Amino acid sequence: MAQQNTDAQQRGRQDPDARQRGRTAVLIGNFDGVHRGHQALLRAARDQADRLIVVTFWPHPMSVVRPDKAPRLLTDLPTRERLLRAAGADEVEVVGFDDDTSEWTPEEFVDRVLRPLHPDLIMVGENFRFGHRAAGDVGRLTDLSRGEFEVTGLPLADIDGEPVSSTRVRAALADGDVEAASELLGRPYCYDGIVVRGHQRGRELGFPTANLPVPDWRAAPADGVYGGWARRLDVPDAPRWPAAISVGTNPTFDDVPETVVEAYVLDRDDLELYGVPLQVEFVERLRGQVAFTGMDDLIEQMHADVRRCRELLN
Ligand SMILES: Cc1cc2nc3c(=O)[nH]c(=O)nc-3n(C[C@H](O)[C@H](O)[C@H](O)COP(=O)(O)O)c2cc1C
Ligand SMILES: Nc1ncnc2c1ncn2[C@@H]1O[C@H](COP(=O)(O)OP(=O)(O)O)[C@@H](O)[C@H]1O
Repeated sequence: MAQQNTDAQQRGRQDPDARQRGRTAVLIGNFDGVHRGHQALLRAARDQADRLIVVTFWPHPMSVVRPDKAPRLLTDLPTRERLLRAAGADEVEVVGFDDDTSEWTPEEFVDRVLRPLHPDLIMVGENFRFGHRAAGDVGRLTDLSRGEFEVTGLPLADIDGEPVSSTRVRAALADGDVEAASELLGRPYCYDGIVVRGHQRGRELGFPTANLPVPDWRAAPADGVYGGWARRLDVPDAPRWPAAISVGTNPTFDDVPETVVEAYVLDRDDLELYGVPLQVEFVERLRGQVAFTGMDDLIEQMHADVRRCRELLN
């Protein structure tokens, strides 16, 4: 205790605003998806500090170090920042990850990123690794603290006996199991983007769809048809519209090379959504994609999908 006071006093001298700010906790990690494990970490840190700073990396370190092994991400950076703040972060520090950053030793990382934040406490998931070739872990971080800040490695929260992880959310999505993904995230699984033009076929079929691209760094649910909701992100308190959502390459046609997420808003044909930021929320998977031989079969199936969506969402 006496040791801690001495350290705190010393830090107070180096950082004159320290007393005013109270106790500062710093959390470090990728926080992809800000799932229930991350949320538990933020809660634990909030319980022990007056101020919580979250340090996160963008782009994902793996996309720089091992691009062939880089995971598809659950959200973009603005969404990650918004979710971190909603989960209790006062500030989000984004470390721009590049070839240069990837060469930093654990010591350089602590000196360049962590010490300038004047932490009293640093919390990480117990499996956290950092610095060049992932040489740093909780033990190394404790050594590097030189007694200036506490270091805690916390176990990640479990659901059904398995730790919650971004990898597990991605696996649930790859199975089309949007309900499991939502359970792990602690909120409905959503996909968002700016509505782009497609092949202008939707209106012809009687089901205009707002198309969201799926860039190669983004995770999306498995190809298939889902029931859910759509909501404009550019309008405050925008209503949630019931929607039938298709994910895939429209296998009935051979002119869609890349996966799209498309939402048909039920019972509306008056929407103008090109260029609009839109969020789709997935509730339940209805079926897989089918390569129909004729348009009529596709249209008949889409009517059936819409009927099921209505039952699901009512
Ligand atoms: C509820 C629903 C179900 C769909 N099911 C299929 C399907 O089984 N097979 C398929 O090729 N396309 C399917 N689609 C995608 C349509 O082919 C696509 O929306 C249509 O071709 C319009 O494309 P466009 O936005 O490029 O104009 C479905 C779309 C919706 C909204
Ligand atoms: N009910 C609706 N659901 C989704 N988009 C709609 C709806 N009504 C009108 N739209 C508008 O029509 C566009 C979709 O029409 P569609 O013929 O499928 O064209 P595209 O091939 O460009 O997606 C959407 O991007 C949106 O602007």
